[in-house]
Amino acid sequence: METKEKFVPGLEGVIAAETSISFLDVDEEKIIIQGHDLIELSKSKEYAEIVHLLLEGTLPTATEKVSIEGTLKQHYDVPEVVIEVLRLLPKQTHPMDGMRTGLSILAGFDEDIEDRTLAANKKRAYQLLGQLPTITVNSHRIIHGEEPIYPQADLSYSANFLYMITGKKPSDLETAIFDRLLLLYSEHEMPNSTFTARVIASTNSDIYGALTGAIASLKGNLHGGANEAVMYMLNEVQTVEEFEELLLNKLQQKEKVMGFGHRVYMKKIDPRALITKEALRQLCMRDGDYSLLEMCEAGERMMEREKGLYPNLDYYAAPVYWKLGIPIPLYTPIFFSARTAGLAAHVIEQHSNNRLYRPRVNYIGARYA
Ligand SMILES: CC(=O)SCCNC(=O)CCNC(=O)[C@H](O)C(C)(C)COP(=O)(O)OP(=O)(O)OC[C@H]1O[C@@H](n2cnc3c(N)ncnc32)[C@H](O)[C@@H]1OP(=O)(O)O
Ligand SMILES: O=C([O-])CC(=O)C(=O)O
Repeated sequence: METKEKFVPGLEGVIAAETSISFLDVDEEKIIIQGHDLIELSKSKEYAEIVHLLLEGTLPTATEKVSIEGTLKQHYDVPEVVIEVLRLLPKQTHPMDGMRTGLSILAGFDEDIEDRTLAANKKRAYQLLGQLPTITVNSHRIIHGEEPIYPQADLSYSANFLYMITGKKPSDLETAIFDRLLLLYSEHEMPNSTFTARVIASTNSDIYGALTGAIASLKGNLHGGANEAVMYMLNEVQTVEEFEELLLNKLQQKEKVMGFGHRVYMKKIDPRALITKEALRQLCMRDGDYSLLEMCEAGERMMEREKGLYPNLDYYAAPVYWKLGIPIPLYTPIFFSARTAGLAAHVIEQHSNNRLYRPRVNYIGARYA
């Protein structure tokens, strides 16, 4: 007879790692990244500065800030075979799957793939962060029969990313808002995708494999895929009343409403959602059309009243992306591209102080012998 240990479904509250990368301080409503609060940083810093913070452990000086943008741009090119393989994928392929395939191909181009040193891993992290916008955007374009688009190095990292998505040079407001979203998505402690990446890295497997696994994890609608689902839901209706009715119906059918709830924040608002709500307000003001904001706020009030649930980051991020003219199937790939900064930091930390992940089970099946 096996002795049964306590099993926590979904590993809720279980400590899976010791890390100095990040921590959700729910009581203080802070997201601590290498000692700094991400919400505070979002008010004055840019995504590239958070990349430096995550990979180097410090906020960059003015010179380092210029240098990190340069480093990311140096790595914009992707091997042509990635583009060729994307051309071969069926039209219904989701860009997350295109990205997973594209990123996976890069492993074969790494001549020192077995080198797990800090320097080699960091170099790969910068390289991947440089290459991902090209892979992300072209996963969508090429699969849909459009010609690939290539980066414009005279634009900032975020402005170029948005330019490649829309084909238009973005305004300063659009670039600033897109950059803020990348920053907010950059790192978030131990979500399913980060856990996946660390589990893979713990076998001494490489960063390409760890990130490829993380893409698969992030695609699901209980995690990163929720931002696309939120926008499809908003597009089903046109008025506040219709949206309220849609949500009520979902709740009556015991369906999950995408963009609400969070394993760690539980019955509190995700502090990042307050920043994205403000970004939505700015874009509504620009357009002189507040209908999306009004619908989302009505949904927020209803979910609080009916279920005591609050928005997570994906809820307001979706209409912000919509207002920026971003195609819905790119919402989750953009999340992944931004999160690559945090994921790479976790893979590096795992490789630097590794012990293989290998938990046990409580066996509840039959036993005939
Ligand atoms: C950036 C991100 O990745 S954030 C997460 C994005 N995902 C989503 O927005 C998907 C919608 N949300 C959810 O499915 C959940 O809130 C999760 C997956 C995020 C967290 O899940 P868990 O911590 O496992 O909570 P769980 O699913 O057990 O829910 C607890 C209770 O709240 C309810 N609940 C939680 N979220 C929702 C929701 N979005 N809509 C309706 N009910 C919900 C559950 O039905 C359950 O109710 P019950 O106790 O009456 O059965
Ligand atoms: O922390 C989580 O479980 C999911 C999430 O919000 C994120 O990855 O940004």
